[in-house]
Amino acid sequence: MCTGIRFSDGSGHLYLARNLDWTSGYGERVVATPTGYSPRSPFGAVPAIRHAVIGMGIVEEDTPLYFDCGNDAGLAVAGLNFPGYAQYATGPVDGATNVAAFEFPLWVASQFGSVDEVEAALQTVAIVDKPINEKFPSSLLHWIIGDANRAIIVEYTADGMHVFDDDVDVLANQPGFGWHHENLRNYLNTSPHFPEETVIGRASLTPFGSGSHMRGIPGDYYSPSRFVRAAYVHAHYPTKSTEEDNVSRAFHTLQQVAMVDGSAAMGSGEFEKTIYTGLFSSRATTYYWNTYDDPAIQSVALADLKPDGSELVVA
Ligand SMILES: C[C@H](CCC(=O)NCCS(=O)(=O)O)[C@H]1CC[C@H]2[C@@H]3[C@H](O)C[C@@H]4C[C@H](O)CC[C@]4(C)[C@H]3C[C@H](O)[C@]12C
Repeated sequence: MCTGIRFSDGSGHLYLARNLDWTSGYGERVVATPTGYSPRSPFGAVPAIRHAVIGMGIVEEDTPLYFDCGNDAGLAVAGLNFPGYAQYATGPVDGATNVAAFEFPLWVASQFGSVDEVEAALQTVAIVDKPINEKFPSSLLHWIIGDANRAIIVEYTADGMHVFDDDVDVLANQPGFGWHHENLRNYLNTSPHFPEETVIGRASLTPFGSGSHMRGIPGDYYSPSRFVRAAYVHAHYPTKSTEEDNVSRAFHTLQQVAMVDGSAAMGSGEFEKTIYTGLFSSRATTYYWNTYDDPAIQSVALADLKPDGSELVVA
């Protein structure tokens, strides 16, 4: 499972963070795509790099395959599993901007500077099942895309492109965003408030402590539960002004939906865990991350990875 969140510091900066939950990693590293790099885009959707990009991914065929990434204009994107729902075009569609599924995050972050720009461009996009090679078939994903002002969700299914305004700034896995959003109506009773003394019969009762009105927020790792829990924690987190406080916010919020080894098996019988938590900050144009085995937060700034060079840089 995976969970993603977007927020701002209230001064025009974006923070977009995600947990990558899986049984094991893919050898992912922080990868920078500089403006002088020549992309190999199967249908020409990424003709050149307009915005330098930094994020987590692997490099295959000299091509960055990003799991999540952000750019020098303050726009970021993350892909989360969406099997059973995602269905890409089987080949290029006439008249459309054909984006191969593997290059979707690169297309977003290298071509656009805001969510409004991406949303407008998506109207003519077909996402195509065109793998980079036989070793890596197309992943079935949906995506959260954010800037300092808002987030959208992109889902490409049997009936084509769906773009949702994500007014809760959260994404999890299956089912679709519309279902998750509607499901939040089941939790309108929850709040951070401390209840008044309550009389039941002749008893005047007070809570054991804080958290009384949070009861009902699901604690398990199931995708609908993580969506609700992330939305609750995220919505009530106070706006923070400094970079340090916002980095702390991202990692603390995603810790609430992080998966611990041994508790939730996949169909294969292997257990899922949070392989890494990654955060893009537009304030510092920096990528922060930690891993299951090393919870210390590491970081690397795009400025330190030759953003105007011509070669991909693996940090
Ligand atoms: C497994 C990852 C998603 C994690 C997640 O959402 N898990 C949910 C589990 S569950 O279903 O809900 O049980 C996804 C996110 C990004 C994906 C990677 C990126 O799309 C980049 C390339 C794309 C290639 O086509 C396949 C390899 C790959 C390297 C992908 C491997 C894998 O599918 C990743 C790493």
